[in-house]
Amino acid sequence: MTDMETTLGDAQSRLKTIYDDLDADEDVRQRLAQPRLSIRVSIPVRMDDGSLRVFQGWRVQYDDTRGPTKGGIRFHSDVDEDDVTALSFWMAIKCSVLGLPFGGAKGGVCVDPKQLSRLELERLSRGYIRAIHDIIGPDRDIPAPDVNTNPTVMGWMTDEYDQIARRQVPAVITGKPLGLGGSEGRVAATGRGALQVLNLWAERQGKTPQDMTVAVQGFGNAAYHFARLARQDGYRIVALSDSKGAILSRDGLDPDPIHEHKHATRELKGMVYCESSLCEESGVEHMSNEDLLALDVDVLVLAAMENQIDENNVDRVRADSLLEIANGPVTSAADARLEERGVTVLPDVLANAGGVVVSYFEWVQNRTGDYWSADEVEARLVERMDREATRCFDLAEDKRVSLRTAAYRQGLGRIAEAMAQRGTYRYFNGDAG
Ligand SMILES: NC(=O)C1=CN([C@@H]2O[C@H](COP(=O)(O)OP(=O)(O)OC[C@H]3O[C@@H](n4cnc5c(N)ncnc54)[C@H](O)[C@@H]3O)[C@@H](O)[C@H]2O)C=CC1
Ligand SMILES: O=C(O)CCC(=O)C(=O)O
Repeated sequence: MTDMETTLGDAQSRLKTIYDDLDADEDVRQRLAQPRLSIRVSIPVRMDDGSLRVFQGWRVQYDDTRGPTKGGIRFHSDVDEDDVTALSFWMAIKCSVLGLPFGGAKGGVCVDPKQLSRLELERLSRGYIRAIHDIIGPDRDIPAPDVNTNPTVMGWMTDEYDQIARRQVPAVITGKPLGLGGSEGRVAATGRGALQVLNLWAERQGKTPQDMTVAVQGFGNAAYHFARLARQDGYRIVALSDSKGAILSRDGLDPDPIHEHKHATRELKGMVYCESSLCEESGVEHMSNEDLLALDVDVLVLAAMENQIDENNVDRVRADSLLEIANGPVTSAADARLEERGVTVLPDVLANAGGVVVSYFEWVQNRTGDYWSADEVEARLVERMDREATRCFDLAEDKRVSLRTAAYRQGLGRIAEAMAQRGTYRYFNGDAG
């Protein structure tokens, strides 16, 4: 496999011109070419029928120059070390773009959680923390939710860590249930942050939400809250999808009843065929996931998985702009093609950062013992997203570069500055690990 065929290689291929523009030191380029720490663990789980299954998992800490590493944990049957490494690299850039005092990390377990019972899932979640507990901690590496993990899973993981530590350590994991020290606003934060970036961008273009149509790929945590809040702000959500299919209504979809339906049946597809008045009244149609990506809309929101738009389907994209809620949904080759065609991409490392921003707020609240109201969290999130998105948008305009290049310059620039501030001899005797 060549470098460009790995997700990390593809992610890294965007960096060379940005390093050149930043006049980045060779030390920085070398240090950021690979993760500082990467571990693979095996997690034995006693299944309900008495058999034993051993799952593979990873935790990768990409870079910790700006602070303890931070990033979610993904449970997915396609996850591998390359994915987790690329995701940890994007976390390092993202935390820096948002000015958070964190480096980047990510975790993953190769499993289809839908095939496990609730107790099996709890045993797996606890087993993963037992396997990685000595490399995580509030000042070291702080996990959080990602695809197929949620506050319930974070609650089990926090409890397992506390039991090993023999004390309560709420700041070790964010995205916890409120009762265990979770923050108000974390569940909706990724969607809310993405909407804030879209609103700011639309305002700068002189556009109003009421005139804009939106198609959303994905209907998980991030996508649902984005779609719900965007509809409240006046955007018309014309299409939504999950891994099994997509639905379309030119008159606009209401994400709330659709979310309830998905919760009850585990898929969107049934919405098309169901007998309920909602389907008849709203004229919901079925379409393929590929066709959703080719809809002629103002904004195509990518909120599912990485590598969704590549060289094979990029020329089918007809949206005026793309909002990346997923991490890495557009490959570097497709990105270059979109730029050539003048399609604006609101990049992942800025657009999906609302989640980690509120995770940072949760960590601060856990460490100070001072808990904030939902309104206070929301106001701080909006203020942070506006401030850092405005910097990126201004930089893109000044330097006449894409928003992705501007965001990377902002993120990498801050990491490079912190590396220089740590001194030349940090690596003289090797990294202390
Ligand atoms: N949850 C969070 O706080 C954050 C999540 N993200 C990213 O957002 C994306 C979604 O994450 P979550 O909403 O948390 O996950 P989730 O597990 O709640 O939902 C994932 C959704 O994607 C759908 N999906 C998977 N493959 C698909 C396909 N090919 N076409 C259409 N839909 C597909 C699934 O059916 C599900 O609805 C991921 O890339 C994640 O890394 C980014 C920042 C923070
Ligand atoms: O909330 C966090 O710490 C990390 C969320 C995450 O995994 C992401 O932004 O991709």
